[in-house]
Amino acid sequence: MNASDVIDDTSRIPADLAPVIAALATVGRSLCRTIKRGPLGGALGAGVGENLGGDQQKALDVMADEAFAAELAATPVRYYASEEQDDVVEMNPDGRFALAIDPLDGSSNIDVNVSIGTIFSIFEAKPGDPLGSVLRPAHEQLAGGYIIYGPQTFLVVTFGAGVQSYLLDPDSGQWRLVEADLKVPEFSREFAINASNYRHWSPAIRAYIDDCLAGDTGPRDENYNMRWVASLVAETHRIISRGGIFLYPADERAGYERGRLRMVYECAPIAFLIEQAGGKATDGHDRIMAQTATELHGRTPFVFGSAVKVDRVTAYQDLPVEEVSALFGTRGLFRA
Ligand SMILES: O=P(O)(O)OC[C@H]1O[C@](O)(COP(=O)(O)O)[C@@H](O)[C@@H]1O
Ligand SMILES: [Mg+2]
Ligand SMILES: [Mg+2]
Repeated sequence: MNASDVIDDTSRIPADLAPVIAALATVGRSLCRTIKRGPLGGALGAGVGENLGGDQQKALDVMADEAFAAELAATPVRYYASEEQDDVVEMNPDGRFALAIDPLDGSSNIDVNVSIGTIFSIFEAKPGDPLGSVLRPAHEQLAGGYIIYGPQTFLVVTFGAGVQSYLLDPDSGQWRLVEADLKVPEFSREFAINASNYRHWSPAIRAYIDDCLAGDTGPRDENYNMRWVASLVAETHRIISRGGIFLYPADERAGYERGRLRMVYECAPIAFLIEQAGGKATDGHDRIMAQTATELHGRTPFVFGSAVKVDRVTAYQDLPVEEVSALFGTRGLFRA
């Protein structure tokens, strides 16, 4: 399969990566069909087991993983690292690349007809070192991207020179370039966080959200809107389209000491995209792109979106604890 068989304009795709992107685009197109058929194609959201990360696997998680693995085996991908596999799998021994993937992101939304996605990250393979090929600084990624299966199906990708988006044309089955240089809008009054975890957050995260919730009666002096889709791809697509901020911080629940999201196949590729689109992505304080995963399924707190907003979260983390623990009315900094 050539990239030009599935994508109308391949001019921004590096030639050596084109077969890998073509494979992702081909499987994405067929998953789009499967998802659209929903229960007509079987119980896609049925529980079928548990992955090493401790998450329940749904039928579609496993189906997507198998479909990507099968198609990528015929490309120059040497190492395949998936959320759904315990270890990195060796594919093509002559391949140049290592690919990390969350085959199906937002699985809790499969049965409720809400947007879900696929997230991927590509590195140069280190021959003979499957794990070392993906446990490396996030800034060494060659490509990072996602496919969103929503009312429209998009492939959004960066190769380190801006962000391109391709829309799957339902009539022709071709992916068509619609944006050659996507940018995160700077201004927005939206934040995304799972507010049910409020009582488990650190004082700094609570203070940041308290100040958003206080709206024009608080130090920010303007009203905010909140969104939480529980699909990282959907939150990313909204933020790339109209700005805002996403937070999945560490919290005090057992197992959430480093938040929920996985560094290798969720946060690193989204951070790469967001930075290439002019936004910022941190662990709440430090740039994700400067960090190195230490475990295949390891987690990291994750904050990304419009640059000024992400910087503001970092500033809250730097405040003395007495300052963030005080009610906003008695807090000195950030008062309007
Ligand atoms: O249910 P929570 O705690 O709000 O978590 C939602 C997050 O979990 C995820 O669904 C995790 O992804 P998976 O579905 O790939 O496990 C993210 O897409 C989303 O941001
Ligand atoms: Mg995920
Ligand atoms: Mg997943």
